[in-house]
Amino acid sequence: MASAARYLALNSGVKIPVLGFGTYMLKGDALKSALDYALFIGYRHIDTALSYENEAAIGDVISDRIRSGKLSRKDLFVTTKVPPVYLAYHAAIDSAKMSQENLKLRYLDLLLIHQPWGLVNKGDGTLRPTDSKGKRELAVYDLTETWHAFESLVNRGLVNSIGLSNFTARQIERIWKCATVKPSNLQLECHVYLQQWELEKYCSDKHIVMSAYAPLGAPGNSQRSSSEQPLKDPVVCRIAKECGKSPAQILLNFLVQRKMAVITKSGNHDRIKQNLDVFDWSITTQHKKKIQQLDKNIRFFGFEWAVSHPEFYDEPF
Ligand SMILES: NC(=O)C1=CN([C@@H]2O[C@H](COP(=O)(O)OP(=O)(O)OC[C@H]3O[C@@H](n4cnc5c(N)ncnc54)[C@H](OP(=O)(O)O)[C@@H]3O)[C@@H](O)[C@H]2O)C=CC1
Ligand SMILES: O=C1CO[C@H](CO)[C@@H](O)[C@@H]1O
Repeated sequence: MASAARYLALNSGVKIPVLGFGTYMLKGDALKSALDYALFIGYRHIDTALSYENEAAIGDVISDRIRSGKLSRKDLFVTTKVPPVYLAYHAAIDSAKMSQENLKLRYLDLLLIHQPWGLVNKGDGTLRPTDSKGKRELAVYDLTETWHAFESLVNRGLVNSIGLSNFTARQIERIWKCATVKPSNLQLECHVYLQQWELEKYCSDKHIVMSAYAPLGAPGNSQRSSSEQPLKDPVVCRIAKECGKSPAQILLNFLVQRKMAVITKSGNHDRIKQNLDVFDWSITTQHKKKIQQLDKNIRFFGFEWAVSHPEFYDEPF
């Protein structure tokens, strides 16, 4: 198998760097140090969300690098997401503008609807509204209206590409039918235990690029819905030994060979560097077949608070 592409073309005409630097759970100085190092060694795609509450720190790192001439804005690709409390038309526009301000960017490269399951907008900036019993307050929004808000941001030049996250094929189809600007990206959980072949087929037919989140199985997240560990899987570890690579590199290589973007997070400089070395070599066809047999429909992000929402995984894929 040939080495893998470092960029993929979006249907918006823009190129997305395949390897994205994930920032969920990274904040403050730890975030700044990790991100600055990642940009230094060549990462060009940053993934964040309004709800990660770290956009301002990311904006500081980006503007320092641009101001000092170490980075050019046009070489950078920044993705952020509109949270479920802001899915009404005007709220979605305001959310994108807030992100833009936090990130100190004149335009966003990619804006995603973070999740299709809405939450009540209390009007006071609360991102995770709860009722008196501590239960998350769900709300249903017309997602085609959210999409039209996203289209207006593209038409005004504030956002280059727009897409979806955690949507099923049926939900994407609903957006696709109403869209004048088509979704160019689907960000979804994807790794060896949740390989997402059906959605991949659907997206590739529509020229929607997929971005895999939790590609290593999100081992650092204490709220994972399963204790399984792709990084410790015996098959993955054996292949790693045979290739002279780490288990993490095998997990990432398997995904980049499938021509999807991959978003992985590390706060550790050695692991940040290690995760970048996944392009110029390849697992073999035999390895790929072995890894395909590991698929077992395990989600690490269960979104338990949303299970009773009518939009919650309205079909198996
Ligand atoms: N759209 C959505 O709903 C979601 C989007 N995301 C995005 O995707 C990104 C990636 O997902 P994430 O949950 O972070 O999961 P990952 O699968 O990337 O796992 C990250 C964890 O793996 C560890 N790690 C990183 N590199 C290595 C390595 N080489 N060897 C061993 N361990 C390693 C990290 O620890 P350490 O930091 O110590 O290196 C960290 O704890 C997020 O940061 C976020 O940007 C995530 C979840 C949902
Ligand atoms: O991006 C994300 C990271 O994890 C969060 C907590 O489950 C999610 O809300 C979100 O989708």
